[in-house]
Amino acid sequence: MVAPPDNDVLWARGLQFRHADGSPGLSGVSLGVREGEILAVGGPRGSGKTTLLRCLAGLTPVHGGEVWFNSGPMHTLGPVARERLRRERFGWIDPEPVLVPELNAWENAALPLLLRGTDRRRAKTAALEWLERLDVGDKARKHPGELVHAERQRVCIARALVPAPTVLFADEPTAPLHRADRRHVLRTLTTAARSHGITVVLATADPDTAALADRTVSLLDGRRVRTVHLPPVAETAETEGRAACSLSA
Ligand SMILES: Nc1ncnc2c1ncn2[C@@H]1O[C@H](COP(=O)(O)OP(=O)(O)OP(=O)(O)O)[C@@H](O)[C@H]1O
Repeated sequence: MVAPPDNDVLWARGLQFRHADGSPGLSGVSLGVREGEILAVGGPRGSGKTTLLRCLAGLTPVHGGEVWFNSGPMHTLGPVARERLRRERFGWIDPEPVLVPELNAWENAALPLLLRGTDRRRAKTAALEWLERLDVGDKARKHPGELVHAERQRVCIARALVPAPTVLFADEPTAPLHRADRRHVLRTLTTAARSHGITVVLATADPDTAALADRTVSLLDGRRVRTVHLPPVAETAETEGRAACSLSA
């Protein structure tokens, strides 16, 4: 095993993953994520973005290859150590909002701090600050059932940011939001990440979302590819879909 470069907070080499039904998920993906970087993982539907994020976050054990976090191997950790690492250092945002229905919005957002034993008053203050920044401060006492879908997703994003994770994994985080809301929420997320030194790995098929990242790596059929942007051409049946194409790296 060769240790990764020092300035990579996450480093993966030759990742292999097969789904339970035998279908290929990742075939030899390698990448490094620098500390404080906002990295977009792009690619069409089904290209393996979610699978890659899950492997990097230690949610899914890889079947081959290596994943390193802060110069320590993650792929050799057992489930308990991986779970502890995830709880203490990583944040995760799903494309669909999942909240605890019995807790109100601020309690949901404060949950990671409360589970760590942070004093309730401090946890509440931190949660309220984030709910405010994400424009749902006035919904702090509402329960998930009283919120619309987009508000629930904002609460999930606040919950992921509240503990200031070292790495935040965001899988299509603005998918449930209207187009007009997406930019604001993404800007809040990326600005917060930059000001708190949080590294972000963001899966997205949306070029507007990827444009807010420092760098994009693209996947196709579970492999890393190089994205080449061709100059715009006149719209004809022949040239349709030529705005960008991907080449195997
Ligand atoms: N549990 C599973 N069992 C079998 N195949 C799966 C499973 N999950 C995903 N796949 C398949 O693996 C491939 C990669 O899926 P993945 O969700 O990682 O891609 P994605 O790029 O995130 O796609 P999307 O944008 O649709 O979320 C797809 O072909 C998908 O159908």
